[in-house]
Amino acid sequence: MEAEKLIEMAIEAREKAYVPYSGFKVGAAVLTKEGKVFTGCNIESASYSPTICAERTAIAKAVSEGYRDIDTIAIVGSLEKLSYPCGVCRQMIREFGEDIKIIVAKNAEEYKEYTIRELLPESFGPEDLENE
Ligand SMILES: O=c1ccn([C@H]2C[C@H](O)[C@@H](CO)O2)c(=O)[nH]1
Ligand SMILES: [Zn+2]
Repeated sequence: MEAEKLIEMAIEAREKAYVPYSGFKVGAAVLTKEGKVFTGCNIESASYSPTICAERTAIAKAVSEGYRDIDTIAIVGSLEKLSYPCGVCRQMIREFGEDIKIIVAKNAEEYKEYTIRELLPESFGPEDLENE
C-alpha cells in the first residue's frame, strides 16, 4: 500500500478523536505485513492520565485482533506541522520490531518517513528480557 493511502486512513481516523480537554486530534493507521490496516484516534479522559494516544489505540486494535507483524504506521496530528509520536508510543511501536516504518504526515503530500530505530535509538526491547 502506498504512503498516501495510509495517511488518508489516518486522517479519517483523526476525525473520530475524542479530545474534550486538549482539542488536539490525532489519527494513526497501522499497516500489517499481511496488508491489513487498523486505524486509531486519541481518546482523552476527565482524569487525564488514562488518555490513550492514537498510535497505541491502533496498535491495540491490531494486536488484539491477532496481527502483530507491523510494517508501517502513519500518524497525523497537527495539519500545520508534523506531529511526532510521543515517547510512550515510540516504546510501544518498538515492542513489535525495530524496522517498523513511521510516516509522520501533515497531509497525503507532505510527510516524512523514518524507522522506529531512528526515532528510538539504542532502545530497550523484548530481546533484553531474555535470561542470560
Ligand atoms: O504521540 C502522540 C502524542 C499525543 N497524542 C494525543 C494525546 C492527547 O490526547 C493529545 C495532546 O497530548 O494528543 C497522541 O495521540 N499521540
Ligand atoms: Zn503517544
